[in-house]
Amino acid sequence: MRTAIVLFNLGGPDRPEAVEPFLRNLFSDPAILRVPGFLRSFLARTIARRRAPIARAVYDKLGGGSPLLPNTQAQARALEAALSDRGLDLGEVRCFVAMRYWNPFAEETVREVQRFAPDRIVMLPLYPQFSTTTTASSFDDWARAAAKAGLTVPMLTIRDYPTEPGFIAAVSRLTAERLPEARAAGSVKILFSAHGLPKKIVQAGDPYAEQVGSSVRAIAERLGLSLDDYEVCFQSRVGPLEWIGPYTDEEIVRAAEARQSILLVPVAFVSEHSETLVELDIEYRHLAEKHGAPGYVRVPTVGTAPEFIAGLADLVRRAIGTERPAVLPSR
Ligand SMILES: C=CC1=C(C)c2cc3[nH]c(cc4nc(cc5[nH]c(cc1n2)c(C)c5CCC(=O)O)C(CCC(=O)O)=C4C)c(C)c3C=C
Ligand SMILES: [Fe+2]
Ligand SMILES: [Fe+2]
Repeated sequence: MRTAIVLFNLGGPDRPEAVEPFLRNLFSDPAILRVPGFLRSFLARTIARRRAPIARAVYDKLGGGSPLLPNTQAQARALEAALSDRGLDLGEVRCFVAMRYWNPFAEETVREVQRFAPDRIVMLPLYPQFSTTTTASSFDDWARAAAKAGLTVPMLTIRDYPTEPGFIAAVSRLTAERLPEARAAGSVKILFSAHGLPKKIVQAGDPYAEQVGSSVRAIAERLGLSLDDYEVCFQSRVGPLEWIGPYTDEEIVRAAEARQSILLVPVAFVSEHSETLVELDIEYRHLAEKHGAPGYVRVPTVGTAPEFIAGLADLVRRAIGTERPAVLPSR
């Protein structure tokens, strides 16, 4: 039995010249830019051209490109190791990566998966919280590429896992580890920050914001936090639409002006990239300092944290129905 696990993520430009075409791909996605097709391709070009210099300046701070792919590949290798470690008879397991807006695109990964010739495929989004703009868009993209290439192997999907115990344990531990450093600077406000979404996408029924709330409640419960210890907020808004709030930058200013030390916890990103390494670590730190925050500590994303990877392995085993009961039956 051979199992292919496909890890889905957004993708990021790998060099400065890739920034504009990457943005064009992103804004050409009907899940992102919800306007009729003929308008979308025109708008995508225009918005991408306009945003490219801003985005290039961001990626310049990371050496010209996004570290998202190498970080996702590290998660793929860690998950392969975790699944082969368990002594379970899963047969041969291999993890692949498919990105939505930059290399490796679904089309290329479908060909790689075909060469592996699996008996089944497990689709695993690296988005704990489901959104039509991320998970659904990636699944649709994969289905299109698979149909085009004639890949007909059974596909099992993991749709979301906002309160998966390994994910929650990993974020909670990383948060607890950084808490003393934030506390040393004063009384602490914990800001759980997720990538935002335009309000109208949430109003159309996207469950992402609600699932972000579930993740945060599970982490807060595990850490024994009370309601005034923390806030859920949303970062990275782009474009002229109204996005869901509260906005992370406004919450940072509020806490800073109240002279609270800020502990910033990413809850929707599971690896490091421009939104954490530049937006959170450079731009928002600067904002916090400018408004007088006595401390600003950013919790790392879960990456290859063992609890998180073990949680992903559990999700995979459950999807293929080979999980062992936690307690063996007594007879
Ligand atoms: C939970 C994750 C994400 C959601 C939801 C999401 C929605 C969303 N994003 C944009 C526009 C942009 N996103 C950009 C970068 C980016 N977005 C995510 C994740 C989610 N996006 C990640 C992980 C990254 C980083 C990629 C990397 O650096 O490797 C960008 C490009 C950077 C920039 O110009 O700021 C844009 C643009 C929209 C419009 C949207 C929902 C409609
Ligand atoms: Fe985004
Ligand atoms: Fe951003």
